[in-house]
Amino acid sequence: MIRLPIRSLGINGEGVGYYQKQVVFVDEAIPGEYVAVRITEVKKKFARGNIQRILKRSSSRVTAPCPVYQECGGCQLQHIAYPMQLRLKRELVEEAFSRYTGKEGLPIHETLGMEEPWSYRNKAQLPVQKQQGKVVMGMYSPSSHRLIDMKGCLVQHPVTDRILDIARRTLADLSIPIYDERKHLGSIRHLVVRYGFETKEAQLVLISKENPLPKEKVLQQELIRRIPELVSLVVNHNPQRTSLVFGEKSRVLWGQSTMAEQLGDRVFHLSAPAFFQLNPSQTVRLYNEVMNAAGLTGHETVVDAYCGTGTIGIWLAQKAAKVIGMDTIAEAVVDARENAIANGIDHAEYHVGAAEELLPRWADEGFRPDVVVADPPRTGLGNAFIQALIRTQVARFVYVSCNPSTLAKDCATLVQGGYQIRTIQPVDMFPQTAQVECCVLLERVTE
Ligand SMILES: C[S@@+](CC[C@H](N)C(=O)[O-])C[C@H]1O[C@@H](n2cnc3c(N)ncnc32)[C@H](O)[C@@H]1O
Repeated sequence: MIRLPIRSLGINGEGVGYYQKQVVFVDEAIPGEYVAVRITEVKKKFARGNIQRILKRSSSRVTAPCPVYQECGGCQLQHIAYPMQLRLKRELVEEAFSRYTGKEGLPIHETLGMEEPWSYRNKAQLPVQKQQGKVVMGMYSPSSHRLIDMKGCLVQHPVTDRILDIARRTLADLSIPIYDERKHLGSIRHLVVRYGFETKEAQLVLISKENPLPKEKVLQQELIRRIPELVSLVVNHNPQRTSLVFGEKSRVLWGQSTMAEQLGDRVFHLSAPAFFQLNPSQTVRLYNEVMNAAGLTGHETVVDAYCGTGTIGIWLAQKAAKVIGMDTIAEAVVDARENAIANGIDHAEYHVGAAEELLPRWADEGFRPDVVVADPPRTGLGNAFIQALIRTQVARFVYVSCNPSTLAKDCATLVQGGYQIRTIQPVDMFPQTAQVECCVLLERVTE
């Protein structure tokens, strides 16, 4: 057993301490605490351990309210009071920027948090298994494929929880074959529910190895009868041995292909495979940050790269001369076009394709946008995209990211390419977890 002070938060929510200059990740330890630790794993560059005793306790330590907090792994910070979570998230961002840019004292604002940091998620995507004759649905326990049977989740909206539970019981009542990962047999693999907080509309996606589903008609009728909020019932066919949730093809079983959600006074129609932010009230705050950072006057051409269903571009469109979006998911691009029309916007266009291919190609053809906004997946921007920004000398670049490490790394490349980081605004889209979203404004330095 060793004793050590906890200096900071790790990217997975663990406490980080040092023992004889070696990094030690300690589960559920809080920065500022002094702990006795049992080492469970030693690697070349780091070690892991569990708290045996807390020798100096953080005043921000609280009892995690979720009964499966330790087993589930979905949340990592429920044992830390919310104001401290927000401070630690800002520190995570600061740490990433100082590591990659070598700069201290960057303009990183306080994390924008929620007043009520629970029940905020509008989408649940849960694997289903059969365990001892029971249909079980939940999260995988950390680093395993064992499901923790969940009866509800404190960060999910209660309607989402209820719909999932009804769907699970319906599968059990009708003895629909559940997918067995080891044997690659059975049908239903995942249940995905998305719920509109404002519209009260729900979409249920049954991810299935088999297509059509066993007892498809009766299953459809029962789900419609039991779930009043349902407007869209979709089957996604995923016949592969894969850890990817969605397969390539979706089919509407009943109702519409999309469900709607409203953010502020804009309405968005969402197809099953399309990305949409998980926390609607914080999304409005994030998009308002993007609007401020973009600094539009009504005359600019704006690129909304990695546009999903077109949300950010549509948010900005009222102050832009033109919006051009792109995304790799064809269904999302169709949604984006329809969403622009539904919101009375006729100066937006959307393209299917990879941002790191389209922007460089357009740049070579002479395209010069005034403002580029990018909201890529966790992996960050492709190098070709960054080089196209630098080459075209885009005056303002607004970078939205849910991964401080790739964000800071990409920003460091942009700084070397002639950009200056003006503001970094962390936004808490995922309370109780170690994730943090940021909106960063970079401006081209002109001599
Ligand atoms: C974090 S989401 C952001 C979506 C949207 N901006 C929003 O706020 O809802 C990232 C999006 O990037 C898309 N995507 C992934 N790789 C891409 C690529 N190489 N080029 C363009 N879009 C991509 C995904 O389909 C997804 O819609």
